[in-house]
Amino acid sequence: MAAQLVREWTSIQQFPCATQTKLLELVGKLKQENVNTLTILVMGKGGVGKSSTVNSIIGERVVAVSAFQSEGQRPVMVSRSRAGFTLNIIDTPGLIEGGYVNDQALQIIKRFLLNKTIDVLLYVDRLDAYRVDNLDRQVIKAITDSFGKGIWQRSLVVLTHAQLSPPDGLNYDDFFSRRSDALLKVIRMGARIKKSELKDFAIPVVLVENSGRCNTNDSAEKILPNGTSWIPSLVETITNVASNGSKSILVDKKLIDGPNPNERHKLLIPVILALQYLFVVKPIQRTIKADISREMKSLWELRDMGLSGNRF
Ligand SMILES: Nc1nc2c(ncn2[C@@H]2O[C@H](COP(=O)(O)OP(=O)(O)OP(=O)(O)O)[C@@H](O)[C@H]2O)c(=O)[nH]1
Repeated sequence: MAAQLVREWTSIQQFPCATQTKLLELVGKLKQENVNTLTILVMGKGGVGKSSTVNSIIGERVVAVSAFQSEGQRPVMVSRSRAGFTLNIIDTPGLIEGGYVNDQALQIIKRFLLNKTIDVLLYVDRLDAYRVDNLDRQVIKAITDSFGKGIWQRSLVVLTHAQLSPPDGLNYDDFFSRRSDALLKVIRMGARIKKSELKDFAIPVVLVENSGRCNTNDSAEKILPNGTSWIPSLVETITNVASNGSKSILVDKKLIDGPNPNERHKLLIPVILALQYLFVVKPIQRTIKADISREMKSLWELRDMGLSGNRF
């Protein structure tokens, strides 16, 4: 594999001082926990703001952004280092084409990720979408089938276009919680997360406004409608997910070529059935056969065999 070009993260200086300070604090916290590299995978449907979010985090236009859904795009990894810490962000093409999950795009993404370890998944969608549908579920299922259900323990949902005015005079917070609840529900369905597992799969939802017209505070930081400066808030949530104790996902050959990681245990089913046949079904059959042959013997035969007890 060709060595990845890691550049110094100089564009961090493009952020206002307050944002820079918070980002460097977060990097310092990770390093204290012995996390010196963080690899973030960015996935979602087309045109939802994946590339724009990558550019916002890095602080420069490192990947192309298009108002129209781009075709035939390949994954791109951007690496930046700062004070002995390396941040890798992998931008991926949209997963939907012609109303279906684009399996070919998914295969290309998987091969690109070979031998890489995913520390955090950013699942990106738009805040200003008004419903979820089967397509969302298909995308979630495709991600789960590719990397295993465990990837959702390392994920956060990122909702772009956060500077929206909710329709019909709806309150912003109500609109946000409805949208995030609907998406989280679809993720739980697509990833087959059971009710009993909800505690282990607490997926945070973070708001993002990538537009150049994003409001700013007195320190020139980009803010959400509630005044939160969103870049440090997004990076803080990423670091929380990275340190939540669950396992990062190593994309090895087995994961790429092997069976669906969620169905790996299903391979044991024939073995379990064979063992059941040998150690449960067979002995029962033997007992039944012995019983039958005993019943078919006449009483005098049983008496001669000493099996009739004292009753005869
Ligand atoms: N207003 C606003 N526009 C955004 C935001 N994020 C992205 N956009 C715009 O949405 C369009 C698509 O953005 P991209 O970042 O290219 O989306 P993508 O998900 O990477 O798209 P594909 O690579 O085609 O899958 C562009 O015109 C962006 O300028 C946001 O938070 N607010």
